[in-house]
Amino acid sequence: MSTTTDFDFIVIGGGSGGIASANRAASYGARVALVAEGPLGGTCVNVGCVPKKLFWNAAHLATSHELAAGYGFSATPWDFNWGSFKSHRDAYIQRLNGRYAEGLENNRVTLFRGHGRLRGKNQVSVDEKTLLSAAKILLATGGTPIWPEIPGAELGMDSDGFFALGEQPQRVAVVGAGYIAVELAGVLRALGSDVSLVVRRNHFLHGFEPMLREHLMEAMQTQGINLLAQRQVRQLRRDANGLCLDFAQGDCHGGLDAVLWAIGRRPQTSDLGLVAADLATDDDGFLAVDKFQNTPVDGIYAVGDITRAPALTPVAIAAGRRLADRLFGGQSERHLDSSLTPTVIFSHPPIATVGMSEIEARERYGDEQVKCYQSRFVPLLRAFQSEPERTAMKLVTVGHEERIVGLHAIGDGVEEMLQGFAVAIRMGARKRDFDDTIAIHPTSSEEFVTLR
Ligand SMILES: Cc1cc2nc3c(=O)[nH]c(=O)nc-3n(C[C@H](O)[C@H](O)[C@H](O)COP(=O)(O)OP(=O)(O)OC[C@H]3O[C@@H](n4cnc5c(N)ncnc54)[C@H](O)[C@@H]3O)c2cc1C
Repeated sequence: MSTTTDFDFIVIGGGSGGIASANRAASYGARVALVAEGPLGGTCVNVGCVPKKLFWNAAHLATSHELAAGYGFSATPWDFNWGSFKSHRDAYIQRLNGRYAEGLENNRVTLFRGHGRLRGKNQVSVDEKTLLSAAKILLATGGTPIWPEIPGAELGMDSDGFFALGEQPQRVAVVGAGYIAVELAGVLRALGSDVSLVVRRNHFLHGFEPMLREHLMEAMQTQGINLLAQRQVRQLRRDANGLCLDFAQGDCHGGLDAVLWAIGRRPQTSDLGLVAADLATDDDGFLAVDKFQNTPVDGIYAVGDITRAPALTPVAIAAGRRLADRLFGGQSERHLDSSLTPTVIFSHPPIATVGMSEIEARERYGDEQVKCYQSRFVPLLRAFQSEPERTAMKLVTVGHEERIVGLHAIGDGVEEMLQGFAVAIRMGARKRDFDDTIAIHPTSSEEFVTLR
């Protein structure tokens, strides 16, 4: 190994949290090293939010075309060219990779390409060739898709494999019940694939406000997504008709071109040299941190998907920046409060949600304290459809002041509505503050300030 190079701060992982923290620390004058394997930007930029949202945009355009017919446009279907879309998408992502590299260079962060591993509490090796040392080390190595441990699993693909596909699969089964499963199932269906969604229980999106998932389930079934509920996959095999899923329940689902495993993600902590620094993960591979991102070992910190914080890019970024503010910016109490984290699921239709579900609020505050307001309506955009997809909204309030503790919506445009409402709720908005706000008409978001 080469001689040790000394820094103030070493960050392992060039994804959302790691890059944000490295840049912020360097902006305070710290000497920062970033150790990164894989393309810069990590999951979000390369195999997560960005390619997913570009796919969602493509799917949105495809479905808008159906709507346009009602407005008098010609109903000739557009042809979607998967290959051309992919090459535009890949080129865009490459530009983003370049911008991240430029950003690091401009901030004077020293980039080491390779696998980082702890070599004690203050040292990190890069590909076992270079040794770096620093009093402060941040672990931000993110997560990776989980594969089922069943015969034939390798015949399927994970979300990384989905983004690498050169051609559109025509008959696809998506296995999983989380947001990635419903998002990718929705995208594929909107782009014309024949899609089944295989879930172990009766429904998907566990933990979300039930109104949202019930509405989405109805919409997906109307769109022609085949929901195979209460199915546990026992094996995947190939026969003369293509891929075939065998279920523990005894039946099977065959004739498939592709099977997408979207059954969760696990933190990438197994090859980080944690033992060398006296660190250990919990049984699921996560690192424990306190509200300041401190691990139990002094001088070693963790942010993002390797912690149990919500696995979202803005959460990883905010945690990474706040940590740097605290360690190098003189802001000793700076930390992330990830309660009231707003979230959008880019399903078809999209879901926007912040705060507690009605069930959570009733459990926390008791039935007498909780009052909910709901609405379900046809948005004006869909006025000319014979069977229009509806929009649904719900406010969860508590106490005599009716403080808003949850806001949930599903329907056209909600993905862009949520951010401002999340600010208001964070500031302690009450129902009457919403009522006192003049509506913007005609929009769907006005419904939130006119609910009775
Ligand atoms: C399909 C999909 C869609 C998503 N959509 C959204 C969305 O719409 N909105 C949203 O907010 N979030 C979304 N996410 C989640 C989001 O991508 C993650 O929460 C976020 O990227 C986590 O950031 P991170 O910094 O913890 O890790 P990552 O971004 O995963 O970065 C970790 C980096 O560390 C590198 N690395 C790992 N081990 C080492 C090592 N030992 N040495 C050097 N480098 C290493 C990895 O290669 C990777 O580049 C999505 C994720 C997926 C998979």
